[in-house]
Amino acid sequence: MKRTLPGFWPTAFACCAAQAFAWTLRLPGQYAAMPALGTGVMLILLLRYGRGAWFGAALGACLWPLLSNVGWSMLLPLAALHLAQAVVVARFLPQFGQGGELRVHDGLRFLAVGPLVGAGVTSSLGVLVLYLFQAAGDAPLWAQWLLWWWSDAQAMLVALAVYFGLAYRRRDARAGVELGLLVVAALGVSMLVYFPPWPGLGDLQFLLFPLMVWAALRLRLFGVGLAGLITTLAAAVMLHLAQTPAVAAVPMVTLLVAVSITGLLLSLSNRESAAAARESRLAGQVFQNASEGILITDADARVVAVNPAFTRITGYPRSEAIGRVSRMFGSRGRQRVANREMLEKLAQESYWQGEMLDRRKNGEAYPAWLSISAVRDENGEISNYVGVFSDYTNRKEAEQRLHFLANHDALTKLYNRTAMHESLGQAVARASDEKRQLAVLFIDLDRFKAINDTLGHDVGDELLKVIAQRLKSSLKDSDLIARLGGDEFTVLLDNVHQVDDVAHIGERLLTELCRPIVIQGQELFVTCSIGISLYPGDGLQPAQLLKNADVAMYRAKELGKNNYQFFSPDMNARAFEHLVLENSLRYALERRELILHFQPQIDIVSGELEGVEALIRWEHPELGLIPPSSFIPLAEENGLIVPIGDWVLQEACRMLKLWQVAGYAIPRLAINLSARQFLREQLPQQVAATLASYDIPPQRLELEITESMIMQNPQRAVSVLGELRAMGVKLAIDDFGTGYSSLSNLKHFPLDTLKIDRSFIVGVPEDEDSAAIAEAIVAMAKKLRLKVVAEGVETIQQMLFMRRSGCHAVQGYLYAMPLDADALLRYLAREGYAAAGPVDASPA
Ligand SMILES: Nc1nc2c(ncn2[C@@H]2O[C@H](COP(=O)(O)O[C@H]3[C@@H](O)[C@H](n4cnc5c(=O)[nH]c(N)nc54)O[C@@H]3COP(=O)(O)O)[C@@H](O)[C@H]2O)c(=O)[nH]1
Repeated sequence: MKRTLPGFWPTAFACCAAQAFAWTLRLPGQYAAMPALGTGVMLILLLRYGRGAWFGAALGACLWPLLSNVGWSMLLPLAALHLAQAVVVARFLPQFGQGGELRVHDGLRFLAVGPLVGAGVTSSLGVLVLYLFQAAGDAPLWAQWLLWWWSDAQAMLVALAVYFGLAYRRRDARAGVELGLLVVAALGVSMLVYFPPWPGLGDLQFLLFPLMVWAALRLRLFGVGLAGLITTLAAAVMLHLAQTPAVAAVPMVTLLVAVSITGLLLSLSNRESAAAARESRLAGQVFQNASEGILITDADARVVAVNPAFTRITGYPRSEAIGRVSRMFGSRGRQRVANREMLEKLAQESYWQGEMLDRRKNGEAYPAWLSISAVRDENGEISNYVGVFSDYTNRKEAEQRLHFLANHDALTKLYNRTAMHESLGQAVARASDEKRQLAVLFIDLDRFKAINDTLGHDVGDELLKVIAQRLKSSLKDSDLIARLGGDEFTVLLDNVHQVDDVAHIGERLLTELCRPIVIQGQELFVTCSIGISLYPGDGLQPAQLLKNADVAMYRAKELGKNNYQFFSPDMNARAFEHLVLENSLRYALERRELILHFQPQIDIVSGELEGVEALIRWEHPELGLIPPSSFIPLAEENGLIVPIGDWVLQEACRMLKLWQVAGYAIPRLAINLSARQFLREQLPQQVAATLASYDIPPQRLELEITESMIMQNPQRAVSVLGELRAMGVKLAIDDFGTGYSSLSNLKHFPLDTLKIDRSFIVGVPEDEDSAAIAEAIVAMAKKLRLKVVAEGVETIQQMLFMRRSGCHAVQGYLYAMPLDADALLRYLAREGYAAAGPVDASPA
């Protein structure tokens, strides 16, 4: 990587200083010199700073011819040669040492590019220039040429060994000590070789080899560079001092080059074998510690090595596995075909991976995920196979588990919507081929929401589980049962012979599901509504069959719940009506199509008017008067209940004010709240503001809520009811007895009135159960100091019974049906409850 240049002048100074120093050591009558320090320094700077060092290198290249006083005509070619050599070698040097392992191969390429070709060409051209300009020294040209060549080659070797060696030098604690020793040894050897202290020691140049071998083996490339630098400088000083002629200097410099090349290649080879040993150690550790089983076979699939994981997975110890033909290649039966394909792929692509059924030593079969690589020899023939495999059992189990979760309902373990759609699609395809009938049953629990809201989701969940169990035990294993979500279940009956059979199944399910269920000590009675569609008559597509069964189920609900209905095309028309109704409801408020009717509540003892209950109606321009049961659930579904509820509150208070002004003494007006309205944050403020705007005392307004609305969020209910009660507004619990909550639950809430649901009044006094329940409710309500109102009183017997029971007030057709505003006033006048003038009730 190129670094940022420290500045032009520092590099120029380094190059020039190196050139000047080397020039002082040149041999007599020679242009070139040992050492070619400038060449080495230029090369290092160019390698490190790239083009940024060209300026300094160019100055250094000019300095040498200048100092040599060769004349201006020669200066340019010689300087150009110096610079070109450094630039070209730096450019074409293989980028070895740049982040990978140094290899002998890289060293050889470097030798070829730098010391051999680079220095060889430059010295040849340089000597040619000297010859042409008749500036060569006295020495033979070949000696000058070789001296120049080897000097530059040696400079490159030393420079590059130091430069690249620095990056890979040893960094352990002992390296510093060994480096110091190497410097001392290099100086010592240089003294002995070039400045022998005692005459007659002979030629000791051979000592350079052990020095370089030690440097290469112990201190790597950097050691080689350092030893080379010291010995080269020592040789240069000696040659200069001794004024050695070029011819005599050549062998000495050649030997130095040979020593440096030896050191370089030895250090690289040593490093390469160390790296190879490390790699093989690592490979051995991977083999031993891998969690996957590994086996190596020869070309005939005979096992030659296995790792411990192989033994762990298969149960075969190494001794029993070695020498056997691997089952991976020699399976019998069905797997043989697969194996043949595997061998073919291995022969073509040298790699295969896939699943395979293997057998452990104890005979147990297990799925294995296996990858096999074919190892080829130098001739391209397969010499070995390496198989890596893992026990796939857990993954298979996890896959199966995942598949189960994706297709089943977590609560009931029945199939889910996705699985039902898929199975229905397959069943339809089969039935179409075999010309058979299918039936889809759409089952929805009646009043499940009330159970969930009043008894909590835990009870609701338990109930769903029991229902799922009952569905399973009432149907055949081949019938597919799914829970689509909430309290919706579907059943797919494959192969239906007669429609009567489906009807019987519908009846059986109704009977089974309505048996009492005991959860957490509470006995629950649940019924369900079932819609049935048949293939092919009611639809050819799965989605259509499900939709039509759903429509039929809604019809069953409309018909009073706890029954089953077969789909018929006119049901779709009804569903369409439903849609039209929903759309026009959106504009009912704007078009002032909503009105209030009022039903009196009478004190059962005194016969006085207690109050009236406001009950909403929709005067539809085409469909006539629509009862709340037909549009309130719709409004609750789509959220329109909120603006509708706001309107009811406003309108009821407006009417109350009008009557008051007109002199009608209506003690109290009750209105029904929806769950959404009740849960709205600003309800108490909204009620207070409305009462204030019509100047109505809060005690004259009663708000009716149901048990399930309270139980949905009891904490919030306590606070909302508390706020309303603090304002003085009266609070009534409506439809009591239908919501699965007990009176003891209600004692925590600030209530004034309890309205017994009409379903308990219908049967009294004849039906003993109804009578007992009604009496018990009145008795307990009185203990809680609640006023009791009986709803839906139609007969005198019912009224008398409720009076005997202690009930306070009654509301029902016996006294009056819900009446529009004018009819109410007429009724009040007729019954003597109030007498006043006419009231203009049209909105302001
Ligand atoms: N959120 C709101 N809900 C409202 C509002 N107005 C009504 N409703 C809800 O609709 C339910 C049905 O109301 P409706 O069809 O008006 O039925 C009421 C009476 O007509 C009926 N009733 C009264 N006496 C008799 C009787 O002797 N026999 C008989 N078969 N039916 C009778 O009972 C209903 C009384 O209502 P409630 O006291 O509230 O239970 C109604 O139950 C409300 O839930 C509204 O403005 N907002």
